Amino acid sequence: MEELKSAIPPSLKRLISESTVSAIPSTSSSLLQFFRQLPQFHQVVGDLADRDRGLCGKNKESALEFKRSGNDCFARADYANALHFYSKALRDAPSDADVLGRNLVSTLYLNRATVSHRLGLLEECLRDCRRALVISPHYTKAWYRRGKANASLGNCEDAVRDLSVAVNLELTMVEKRRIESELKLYMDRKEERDGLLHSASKNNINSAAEMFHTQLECVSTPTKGRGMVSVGDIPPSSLLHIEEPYSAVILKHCRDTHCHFCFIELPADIVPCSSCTIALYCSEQCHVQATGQKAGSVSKSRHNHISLSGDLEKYIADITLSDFCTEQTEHNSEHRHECRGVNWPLVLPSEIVLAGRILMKLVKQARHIGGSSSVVENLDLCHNYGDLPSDVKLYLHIHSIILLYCLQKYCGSQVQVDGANLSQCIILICQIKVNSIAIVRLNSLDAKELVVPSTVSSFAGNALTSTIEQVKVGQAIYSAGSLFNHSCQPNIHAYFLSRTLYVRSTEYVAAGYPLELSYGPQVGQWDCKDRQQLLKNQYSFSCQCSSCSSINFSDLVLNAFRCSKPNCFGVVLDRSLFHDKQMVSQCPDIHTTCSSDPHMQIRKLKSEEIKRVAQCVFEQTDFVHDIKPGVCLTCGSRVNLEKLAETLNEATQNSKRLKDAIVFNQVSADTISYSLRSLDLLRSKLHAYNKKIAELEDNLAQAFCLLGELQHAKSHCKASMQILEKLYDLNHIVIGNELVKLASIQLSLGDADTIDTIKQVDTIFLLYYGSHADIIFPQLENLKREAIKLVVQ
Ligand SMILES: C[S@@+](CC[C@H](N)C(=O)[O-])C[C@H]1O[C@@H](n2cnc3c(N)ncnc32)[C@H](O)[C@@H]1O
Repeated sequence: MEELKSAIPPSLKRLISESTVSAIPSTSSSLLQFFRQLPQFHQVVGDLADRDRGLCGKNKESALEFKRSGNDCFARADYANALHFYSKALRDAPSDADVLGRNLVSTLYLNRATVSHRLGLLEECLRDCRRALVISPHYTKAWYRRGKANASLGNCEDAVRDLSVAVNLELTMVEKRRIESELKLYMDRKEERDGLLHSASKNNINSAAEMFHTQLECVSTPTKGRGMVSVGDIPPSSLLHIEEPYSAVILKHCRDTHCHFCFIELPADIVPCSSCTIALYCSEQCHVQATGQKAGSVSKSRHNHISLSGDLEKYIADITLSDFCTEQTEHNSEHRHECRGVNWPLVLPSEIVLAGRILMKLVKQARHIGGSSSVVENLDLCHNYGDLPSDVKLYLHIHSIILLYCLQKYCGSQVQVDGANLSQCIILICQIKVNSIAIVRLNSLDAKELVVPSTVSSFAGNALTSTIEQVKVGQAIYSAGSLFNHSCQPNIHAYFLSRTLYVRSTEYVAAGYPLELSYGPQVGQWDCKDRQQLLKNQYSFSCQCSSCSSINFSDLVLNAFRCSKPNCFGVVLDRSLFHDKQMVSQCPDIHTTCSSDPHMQIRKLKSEEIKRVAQCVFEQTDFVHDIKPGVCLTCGSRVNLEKLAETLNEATQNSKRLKDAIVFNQVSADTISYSLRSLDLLRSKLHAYNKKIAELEDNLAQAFCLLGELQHAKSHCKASMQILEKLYDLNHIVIGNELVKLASIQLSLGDADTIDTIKQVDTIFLLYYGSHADIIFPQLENLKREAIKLVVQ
């Protein structure tokens, strides 16, 4: 791609970098013309779109190689690696080929089922047995393995029937007798138990019933384009919006870990795409929805020489012939055009692959791009082509030409590569850049390992703090969801159950007040300047939210220093807070706004904080003119910022070292002692609510946990929280996540305060996730259960 870019003549590059929206058809046509006569371009497109050069196609030889590796691992009882290799073999094995090819796939499913059984993954084992049987309904070993897994699960009735089929199909006498004796054992044990398998349902909660009934309206705003407001007043934690994506794509770093359709974490028994080696799914349902095809083809062949009772024939048919996805009515098939063994879906950036998915959806609807409807009008989303930097405009031109070429290879004349269509494609990618939403999952580490020690002294230092991290797994366009604007102090929260977007209010919102979520940066996390920078870099707009238009407490202290004068607790800014000095004079008069503007009342707590800061910071100076880096805002003393940075350099390095030591589990007494010294230094030089102190306190808490010194861990965790509570609202989700850590430490200590901490966690999670809190964060239940045990003891 870089080679293509450097081949473009400077005059054409200039034309593209200076182009406005109306010029795109002409600039893209010129670039297309230039590329058409450029051999490197045809080389690039060939590498990306020709099937014979693709690396993503099925490959029987490599499947057999992985199968051999799996067998070797199995023989050595290395089951984890055996599972890994059989899954890799399944990814590579051609599934729709001849009988031999199908047999290879069913054998691999059975081998993986056997490994899963050894690993105690019984549901996974059952699912893989069934996959093998769908392909080869008279596969004796698969019936036998299924019977054993059902027996382990206590599904005696099914176990008896599976083994009965196996006995009947088995041809060798020795094996027949062995299975018969096992069958007899299960028949003796047989009780009438519920033999139904429970399959993990992802979205079975009735969210529609929980929807808060108010109408959301899209209105025009003075500074942010269109935006969403509510027609009525909204209480906190109301579920306001549910939406399926218009189109979605998995992010590259999650390709091997999350389902490419519903984005949940992949189970051990992944279902690979039947046509390429890239896409992986958590189930047949997701495979069908993404590709419109079934994962395994059903073989109609029968062993005619074996006669089975009518009962068993029916049982075989029930298990092997029923459709995996009868409940699905509509298939998105958004991966179908990609899984042709070609390279481009693997190589091009996720946003370009997403653009391809949207274009193909529209091709299906309009029969061809540029047909009855325009992509741009169809999506009705804003874009900012005119404001983009020149290198981004060039990127858009090059990638659009390549994408349309790749799509044309798949669907022929339905996709024309010309100036008009390129223009639509460029605007579509701009719309994706501005409007796509990251699908995020909460990953909770280790909470399930929590144990309450019977006595504190017997505790051997194996406590783990339960930490929650957010992982971006996908990128999606939600048509209505994209109309929510950003605020650095949002009043709504977006989250996902599989690929469905949910939006919930996190505070009381008065009728007509903007409903705004955070695109990433928030007050308390970064100061105004950093938030503005990030939004500019990622979304190309200057944030006009209320928190960026006036002073707030967090922005003042987050990166601030302590005043060097004894007994002065004033704030010393490390740099100018605002891009624009005007903002300072726009600082609202707290007294009047609070009482007269009902919308400000919802931020009463924050306003109170601001008032206090304003009082203590500004009472002795004319603050509008004196907010300068290096000057104490209370007494006006000067601090040498460069010297201070030098002094703190060592402490910052130690803080980083501690973080690395935690990641690599190499915390030693030395690392801790350097970090404690650094903490003292930071506390003596930085403002008491500087974020760096909170971070070091938090890392020290984790480090002490790893060493099993839980009392220290608890006090550092609390110290970190005390700062974060000043920087964020008390009910902010960041505080909820910190409280989870504290609760897990308290629990490990057998501390009675755990219950109170968990109640606080519960309140915050309920506010942000409502009835979905337990689904989003299942470990919460675990924490509650353990805490209750503690009280009962
Ligand atoms: C996802 S769209 C939101 C809907 C958009 N306002 C519209 O008219 O379609 C994001 C765009 O809205 C505008 N926007 C959203 N939040 C903003 C904010 N806090 N300040 C300024 N502009 C904002 C920016 O133009 C941004 O690129």
